[in-house]
Amino acid sequence: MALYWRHRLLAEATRVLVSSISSDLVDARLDGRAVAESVRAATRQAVESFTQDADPPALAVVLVGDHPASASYVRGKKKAAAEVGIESTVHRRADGISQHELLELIGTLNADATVDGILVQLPLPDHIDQHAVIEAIDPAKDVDGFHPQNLGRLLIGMPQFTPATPSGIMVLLRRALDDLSGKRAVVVGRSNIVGKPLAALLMQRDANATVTVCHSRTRDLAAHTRAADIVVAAVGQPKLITADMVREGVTVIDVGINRVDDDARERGYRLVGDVDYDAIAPKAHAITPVPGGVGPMTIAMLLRNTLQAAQQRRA
Ligand SMILES: NC(=O)C1=CN([C@@H]2O[C@H](COP(=O)(O)OP(=O)(O)OC[C@H]3O[C@@H](n4cnc5c(N)ncnc54)[C@H](OP(=O)(O)O)[C@@H]3O)[C@@H](O)[C@H]2O)C=CC1
Ligand SMILES: Nc1nc(=O)c2c([nH]1)NC[C@@H]1CN(c3ccc(C(=O)N[C@@H](CCC(=O)O)C(=O)O)cc3)C=[N+]21
Repeated sequence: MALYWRHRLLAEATRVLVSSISSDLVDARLDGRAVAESVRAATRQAVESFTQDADPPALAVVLVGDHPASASYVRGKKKAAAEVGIESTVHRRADGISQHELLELIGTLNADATVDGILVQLPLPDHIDQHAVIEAIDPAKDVDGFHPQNLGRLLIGMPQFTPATPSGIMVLLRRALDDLSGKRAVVVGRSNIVGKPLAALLMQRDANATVTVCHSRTRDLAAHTRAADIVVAAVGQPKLITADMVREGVTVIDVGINRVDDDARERGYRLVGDVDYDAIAPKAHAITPVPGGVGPMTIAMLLRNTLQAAQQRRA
């Protein structure tokens, strides 16, 4: 009898816990738009109280050339910033800007006391050394968290600015799973802006996942993903992850943003991720869609970093 009641109590506690998160986890769909909205709402409130006795946080975005996707991301960031009360200024420069001129612009923004955060939209044109540009940003204004000092701090567990996409992914994972400890996580992709910092966050002591990082030289990718409780795909290849590559109950985070031609759409393309969503959703515990998954979280976390920069610089 006691065992029965213990069981009922546990079931009820689980139900309450799950219902508290079910608004953004309907069936298996992990709704990044909804979670991002709640992160932005909290940021909006914190910005409001910050601006009681200070100027609004100010973000400088540097956009070089006319990469169409970059221009559209920058518009998205600007709009989202305005909605939470963060000021943003876009510094557009022609594709032909020299590395010297770009470094000079960064120097000016570093020295400008009214600028709290600096973001240089990637990718940069081939004639520019991306590492040199990122290293030129004042680490205290590096809201992307891409500066070697900030990535190094993250790796040793003393984060200053955490890159937006990986920290947004951690928020989504914590919504989907109440404990990451001991989970087998496979990260596909090893970029400096997503795969590597995400692997660092997952293996940190406050998460305790067991992490495998896969890339283009990985042999038998499917053998790794099939053994995983968590699969994160950050590659840039539609349907790289198919249903036969994951186990029942898996949690899948799709970072990929790929444009595929679609004449039925006004703009001539649609966005897809790296994951075969429709085939995997029925066997997944949780899975993020594209669009509406990681992308909105990236923007929300960037805004949070910008507020943090303003708070720390002006303290
Ligand atoms: N939603 C969001 O907020 C964001 C989305 N993105 C998107 O995420 C994707 C990845 O971008 P990013 O992190 O910059 O990565 P990169 O484009 O820099 O690198 C891609 C990675 O995928 C690996 N890879 C390529 N082919 C395979 C394969 N067949 N099997 C396994 N691994 C493979 C590469 O391996 P190798 O290192 O060996 O070349 C590399 O590590 C893109 O679609 C991008 O648009 C990126 C940032 C933010
Ligand atoms: N310095 C720098 N910092 C970045 O954070 C950075 C960058 N460079 N270069 C490119 C990548 C990519 N990235 C995205 C951000 C938002 C969406 C996003 O909001 N996506 C929407 C769809 C938007 C649409 O419809 O076009 C979604 O997935 O729902 C996607 C991708 C940030 N990046």
